[in-house]
Amino acid sequence: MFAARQTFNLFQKRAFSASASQASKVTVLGAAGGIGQPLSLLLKLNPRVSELSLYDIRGGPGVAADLSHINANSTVTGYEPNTEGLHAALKGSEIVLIPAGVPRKPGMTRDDLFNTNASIVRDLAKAVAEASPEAKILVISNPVNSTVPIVSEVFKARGVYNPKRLFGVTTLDVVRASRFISQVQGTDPSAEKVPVVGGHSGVTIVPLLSQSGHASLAGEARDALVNRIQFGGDEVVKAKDGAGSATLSMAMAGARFAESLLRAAQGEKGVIEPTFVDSPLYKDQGIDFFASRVELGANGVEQIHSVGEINEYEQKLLDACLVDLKKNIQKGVDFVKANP
Ligand SMILES: NC(=O)C1=CN([C@@H]2O[C@H](COP(=O)(O)OP(=O)(O)OC[C@H]3O[C@@H](n4cnc5c(N)ncnc54)[C@H](O)[C@@H]3O)[C@@H](O)[C@H]2O)C=CC1
Ligand SMILES: O=C([O-])CC(=O)C(=O)O
Repeated sequence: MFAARQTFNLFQKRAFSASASQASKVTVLGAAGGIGQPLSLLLKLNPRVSELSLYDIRGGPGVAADLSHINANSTVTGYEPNTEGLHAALKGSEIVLIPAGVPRKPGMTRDDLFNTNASIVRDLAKAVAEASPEAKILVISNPVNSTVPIVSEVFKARGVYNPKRLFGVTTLDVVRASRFISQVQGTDPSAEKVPVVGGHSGVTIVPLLSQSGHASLAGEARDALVNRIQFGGDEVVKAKDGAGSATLSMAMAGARFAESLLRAAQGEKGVIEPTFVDSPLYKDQGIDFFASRVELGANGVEQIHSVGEINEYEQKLLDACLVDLKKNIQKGVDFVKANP
């Protein structure tokens, strides 16, 4: 009962009048993959989406045909895996979600995916810059700390970069944080709010337990929880044993983020999500992207919240985060410079 209620909370405030008058084309690049399929399913179930556009280098039309039988009003189109198909999929999109690329296998870090995924994301970003430069882009493909700067460099090179419309999806980190803390404290996970800042890999993931309802958590229990939040992705990679990484929980997290953007675009105020964006917070230290709580508006980023008050323990986590994050971001920027 409880789980079912939580799932439908994804699309809680249905704002039928607003969504009925507002057409929202949402495109998924990598739609036939482990994340792409359940993500597309959740988007098909979202009444705010009027047109669902699916692209993959294999299998897009099949997934679209399947989803198109669901009795929801939106149209679903799968596009052929070629340049024309990609551009047609993108044209007129309000939101483009990118879960295209390879996932980890046991023993790999997210950074180990860079060599394969950097060029996939670069090429898709080029197509978005040409076919739908106004779209809000949600980058899921790992390593997010580097793939988001790749998209920004591609857009800058074409003179179409708008930092308000580029998002690295870090929602899964706060989804996990609220679930994991609820397991330790015996609470309702849907009521738990744990800010997670920084980036999306290992020590760049910085949970701020002092700002949760459990600030007094200390010692080994706190250390174990922080470690589990930072390395939650590894748990799934290990359990899947070579068959990939988180897909279903990621689909839920991606659908939640897209829903938040649509709510904000349709006039709702005070919509806040954690996300990895072009951020002023640590630019003085040469770090151009950072995940923190971001208020969303009609044009994308409305207001970037600072990390707020943190304790000494969290400051140490943040210091370690910034060292790695800087390198990860630079790697993405350098890649596009060397391989435009
Ligand atoms: N941001 C986050 O929190 C998370 C990110 N991820 C990342 O998401 C990515 C996808 O993961 P999965 O869906 O499990 O992988 P998958 O291998 O199951 O699916 C990837 C899909 O991308 C497609 N693809 C590859 N190149 C493409 C291109 N040029 N254009 C369009 N489609 C293309 C493939 O055909 C495949 O269907 C991985 O990089 C993974 O690390 C995974 C979980 C969480
Ligand atoms: O761990 C991975 O490789 C996939 C991912 O980003 C996550 O589950 O957070």
